[in-house]
Amino acid sequence: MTDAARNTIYALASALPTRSGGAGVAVIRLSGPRACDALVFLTEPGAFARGGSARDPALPEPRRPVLRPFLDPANGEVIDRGLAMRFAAPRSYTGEDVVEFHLHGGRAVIDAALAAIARLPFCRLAEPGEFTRRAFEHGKLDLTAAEGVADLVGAETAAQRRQALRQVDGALGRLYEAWRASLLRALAHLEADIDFPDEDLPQGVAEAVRPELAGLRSAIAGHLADRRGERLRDGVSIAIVGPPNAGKSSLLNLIAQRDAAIVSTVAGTTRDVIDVHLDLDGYPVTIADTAGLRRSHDPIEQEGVRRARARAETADLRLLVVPAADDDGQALDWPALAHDAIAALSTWSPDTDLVIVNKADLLGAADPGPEGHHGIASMRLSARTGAGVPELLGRLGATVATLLGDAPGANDPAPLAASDNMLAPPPLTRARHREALADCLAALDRALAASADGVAPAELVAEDVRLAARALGRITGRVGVEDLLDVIFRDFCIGK
Ligand SMILES: Nc1nc2c(c(=O)[nH]1)N(C=O)[C@@H](CNc1ccc(C(=O)N[C@@H](CCC(=O)O)C(=O)O)cc1)CN2
Ligand SMILES: Nc1nc2c(ncn2[C@@H]2O[C@H](COP(=O)(O)OP(=O)(O)OP(=O)(O)O)[C@@H](O)[C@H]2O)c(=O)[nH]1
Ligand SMILES: [Mg+2]
Repeated sequence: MTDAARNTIYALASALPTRSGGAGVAVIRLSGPRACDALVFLTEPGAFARGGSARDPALPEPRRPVLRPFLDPANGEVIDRGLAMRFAAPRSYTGEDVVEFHLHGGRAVIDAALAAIARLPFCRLAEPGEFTRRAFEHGKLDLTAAEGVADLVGAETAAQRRQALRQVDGALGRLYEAWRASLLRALAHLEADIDFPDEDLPQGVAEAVRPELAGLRSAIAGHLADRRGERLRDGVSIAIVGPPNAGKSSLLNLIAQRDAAIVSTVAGTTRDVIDVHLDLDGYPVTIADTAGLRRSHDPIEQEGVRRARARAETADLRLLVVPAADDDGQALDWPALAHDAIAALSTWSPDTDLVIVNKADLLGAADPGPEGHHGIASMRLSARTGAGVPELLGRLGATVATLLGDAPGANDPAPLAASDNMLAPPPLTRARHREALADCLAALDRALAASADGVAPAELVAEDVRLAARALGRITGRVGVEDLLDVIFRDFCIGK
């Protein structure tokens, strides 16, 4: 679409006010060829009624906020008095003329201001992600950076924020573009061979580009094998499992610091998987409480146990809760309980998973012996008194950091200037990229296989190299992505 034919779009850029009240200030943003006309009509008494086009002298200088009345163009009523600011194309977020109004953040102000803008016939409400989509279309950012913007808005922990900002800054896009450039170089060699087969090019061009293709293949395979970026974006999943009545729900509630799950003396209380989202030392974590594992004739409990097992299997880390003592304070053989439970689970990773010996308070003076039994890592605690829980959280934080590839403490208040993670190449962060990279890898494998025998025509190899490059180009948006854009931007929030 030509720029002049575009609508001028608008939306509330700040959060919607909630029932409990708004924020102090709300930001309404407009972008498009007539954003400056809107600024005049909404701030100059009588300008809209005069019907004339906006006069330039009324415009503030770009990037200098000015205090103005915000008017209803229909009747001239002053809705609020706030700051107006404009960015002149192409030096703006979207690359178009952008106008912002910083108004008071109440529900009535926002409603009236949005209704006033809607009265301007050349303005329409923006779709989710449309500002950022326009920024992409004007070359302000590549698709991975645009997706990074959505991740940055959604980031709930420090580590997620760092990963998203790095992507907004273009680190991931540059990595994929560098890989694509290397494929395009190989392609140029192959095409030279196709176009001028009789000239003095070295024998076996397909052979000659193999090292470059092979190097790229291994870099992409390594990148695909690394799940840390996606894990950080989605949150690390921890499953609490164990026999009924062990205190799993009590432990979850203690960690969540609220009554997320029902606790009772009845064995078999929990049936559904109950997820609690936490910020653990700056890392996003989802902890799931699950039904106690046992045989049952109750079909509902059976389903609960099935769900518990399924979650234990897919979780990044398992906490197996077993009781240290029965209700009378009699010490139980917890290593035997733990071994039985681990044997019954299909997944147990000794490096990350942990046995929690709960109800330590019931043991009184009786000591259950040293921690660490038969090679299973264990910690003793009491979900009733809270004893041992800070130690558990400390240990979990360190394990989660390791799972995400950080050195312990990387999220401490004064982190190292650049953690190891910041120096390493940026990780894969989303399924869309993973799928395209898998396509790229498959095409590279075909190209390598075809060039291996030394007799494959360059055309054949070139076609797969071209497909591999195209797959990478679709990640950054450099080639053929028109069909992707609706899908990518619809997950954004409105106003972004
Ligand atoms: N008030 C307000 N705050 C905001 C935004 C906004 O749109 N409005 N942003 C929106 O997401 C983020 C900031 N992102 C922005 C990115 C680029 C430009 C911009 O004007 N870019 C020009 C000029 C660059 C320069 O002066 O160096 C350009 O790229 O040409 C503005 C905001 C967060 N804070
Ligand atoms: N003394 C003592 N009692 C505890 C402790 N933790 C939990 N309990 C009690 O043990 C009982 C079972 O606790 P829950 O947290 O419901 O146990 P659960 O593992 O979730 O049980 P199911 O959901 O049935 O599998 C409740 O009466 C709790 O109050 C503890 O550390 N010490
Ligand atoms: Mg429970």
